[in-house]
Amino acid sequence: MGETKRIGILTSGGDCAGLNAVIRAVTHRAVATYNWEVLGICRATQGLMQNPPQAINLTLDKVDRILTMGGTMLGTTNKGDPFAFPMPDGTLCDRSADIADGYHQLGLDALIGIGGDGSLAILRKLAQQGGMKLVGIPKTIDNDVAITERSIGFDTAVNIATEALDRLHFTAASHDRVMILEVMGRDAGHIAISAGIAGGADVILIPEIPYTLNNVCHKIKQLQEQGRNFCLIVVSEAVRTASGEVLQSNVGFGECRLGGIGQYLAQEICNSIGAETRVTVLGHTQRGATPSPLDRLIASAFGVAAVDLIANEQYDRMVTWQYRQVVSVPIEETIKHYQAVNPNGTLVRTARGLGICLGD
Ligand SMILES: Nc1ncnc2c1ncn2[C@@H]1O[C@H](COP(=O)(O)OP(=O)(O)OP(=O)(O)O)[C@@H](O)[C@H]1O
Ligand SMILES: O=P(O)(O)OC[C@H]1O[C@](O)(CO)[C@@H](O)[C@@H]1O
Ligand SMILES: [Mg+2]
Repeated sequence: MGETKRIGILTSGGDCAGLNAVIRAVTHRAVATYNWEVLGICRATQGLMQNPPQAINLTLDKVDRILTMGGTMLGTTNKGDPFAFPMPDGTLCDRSADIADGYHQLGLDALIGIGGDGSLAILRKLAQQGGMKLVGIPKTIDNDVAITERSIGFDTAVNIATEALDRLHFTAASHDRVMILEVMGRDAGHIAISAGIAGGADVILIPEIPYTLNNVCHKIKQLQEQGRNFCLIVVSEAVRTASGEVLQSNVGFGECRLGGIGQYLAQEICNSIGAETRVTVLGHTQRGATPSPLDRLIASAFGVAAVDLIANEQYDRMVTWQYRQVVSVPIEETIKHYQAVNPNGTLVRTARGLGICLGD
């Protein structure tokens, strides 16, 4: 066994199911196998920014009952780029040096950063600049982190969206309605295409495939002609309006909240063919849940592998799921690309093969 280490762990970006499972796995591997100390950093990089830095000592008993818990026991944030951090007086300030100070003040030998595309990009920049030894673990319901086939939280989100479709199916059929389900996913349509296929949707609209309202209305009418009295539509939050607009509310500091495309489509469909239409916006129910068995598994495998990378002094790498195993890749490689849905990939071809309308 190598020398004793003190490692930090933080969760960053939007929360998702499985974060506590990965905190548990990291703590278990580090404490029980290597006899290291684990500090859980509070509220992502914001905990390192404080003086003194905000962290809690993670012991086996502290993580014993958290495997099935949603959210993150450490807290997280998806706001406030540390290189342009919003200050109370309305100005933006570079707080990156404070974060490196926090890391060194805590006496950390390495840091495990659990985050999505945004967090991993920022953590890497911080690590390079501040002399921090970083290992990344991908998590995000959006599944938009490149190179890894799986990210913690995605499977649970797909389960929730699929269950919503299963429920909407019956009420739609009872009322002869068009039901629109608006799901999250940022600029990628992974949740929509996966849940749409699994939940038997008739129309799936994703940002990667431009659609026309005409095609959507044609599909609804075609179903009616075939004797189907209802239609299930899944739309991803970043899908554009007919005039090319992404619907969002601007809440300041460059932060934009996506939402509204479901309502927009409902109005347009009603105006165009008079179909009675209702909208369900799933929102944060996709994030706040008991993790699925698959997410618990991925989280556990990633947690153990991340600690082993540190034991082998392999830094600046992210654990990934590839071809049924966990391997690691340079973080630099994963943040170079955005992992959108492949418009010619298996899921899109599957949807087309099932007669699902993708709007094009
Ligand atoms: N390109 C970037 N460079 C540096 N920082 C970024 C960048 N993009 C986003 N950030 C910062 O990273 C943090 C999280 O970003 P984002 O909302 O994309 O979450 P994420 O880590 O991708 O997780 P998720 O998408 O699942 O919420 C925010 O604090 C944001 O300011
Ligand atoms: O929690 P917030 O700030 O509303 O963020 C919502 C966004 O975060 C995600 O849930 C994860 O990135 C996106 O799918 C969604 O657009
Ligand atoms: Mg992201």
